[in-house]
Amino acid sequence: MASIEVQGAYVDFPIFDAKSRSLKKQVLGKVGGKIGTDARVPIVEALRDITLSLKEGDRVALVGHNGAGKSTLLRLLSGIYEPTRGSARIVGRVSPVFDLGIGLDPEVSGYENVMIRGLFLGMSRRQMRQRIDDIAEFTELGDYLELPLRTYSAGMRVRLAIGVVTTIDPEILILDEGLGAVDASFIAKARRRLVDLARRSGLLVFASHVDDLLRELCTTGIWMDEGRMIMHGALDEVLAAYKGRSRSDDDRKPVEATVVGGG
Ligand SMILES: Nc1ncnc2c1ncn2[C@@H]1O[C@H](COP(=O)(O)OP(=O)(O)OP(=O)(O)O)[C@@H](O)[C@H]1O
Repeated sequence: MASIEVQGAYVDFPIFDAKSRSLKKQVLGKVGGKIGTDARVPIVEALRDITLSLKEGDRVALVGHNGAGKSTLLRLLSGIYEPTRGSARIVGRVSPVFDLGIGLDPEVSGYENVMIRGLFLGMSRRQMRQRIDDIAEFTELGDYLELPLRTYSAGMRVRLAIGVVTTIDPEILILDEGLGAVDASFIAKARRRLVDLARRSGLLVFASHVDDLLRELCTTGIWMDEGRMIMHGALDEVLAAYKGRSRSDDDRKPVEATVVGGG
């Protein structure tokens, strides 16, 4: 049974090549994590004190401003980032889907890329061979699948990547929005497959700025702000609270940055 347990987790990014003196004088913008500075190295506190328990069947939407910590949290939940402090325990096979285009090899064919991506997402060669006809039909790429990926347009690459992702059977599916470069009719077609994918995944965490897609795929929500979990509960309540706050945030002026440490 898939599960994720996170206890008091922090993720910090020390920025070794920044000048802490000028950072201290800066103001904090409306978006982004909190920048702390000590005597030597400024630190972006991307996640702060995250405690979270997810189990099989959970379908969780992640919402928040740009830079609120959603992608960092998804990477923590995937086991890609270790917490700087605290703990994260992940039970089950994770299929992380962050940037659809990344990890495709331009020099090998579409078919070969399908196999490689499938293996990366936790499928076996046999499973991928069984799915290849379905992927070919869905992507409508036809003979292009025999050609090297460098001959594809951006939209064709995304079609291929969505085709692969939506055929897998994930225990834990960690999904970051990014349908980007494809045309509207393909998005509508991809959406049905995404909904099916979400339904058959054991546990889903999905970060997106598109409310109706979140409503279609998820039942609960987490609202992130400045690296903290502001709210975790029923999706409708989380979205209503987030939208309410976002509106008043639009009038918010930048505030002075809090400086951690001296020097
Ligand atoms: N590798 C990194 N090095 C330094 N800082 C980082 C790194 N990755 C993320 N951050 C910082 O951590 C904070 C959270 O970033 P994250 O990408 O998790 O936000 P997000 O909520 O996914 O944003 P968006 O909606 O814009 O994708 C931001 O302040 C960002 O600048």
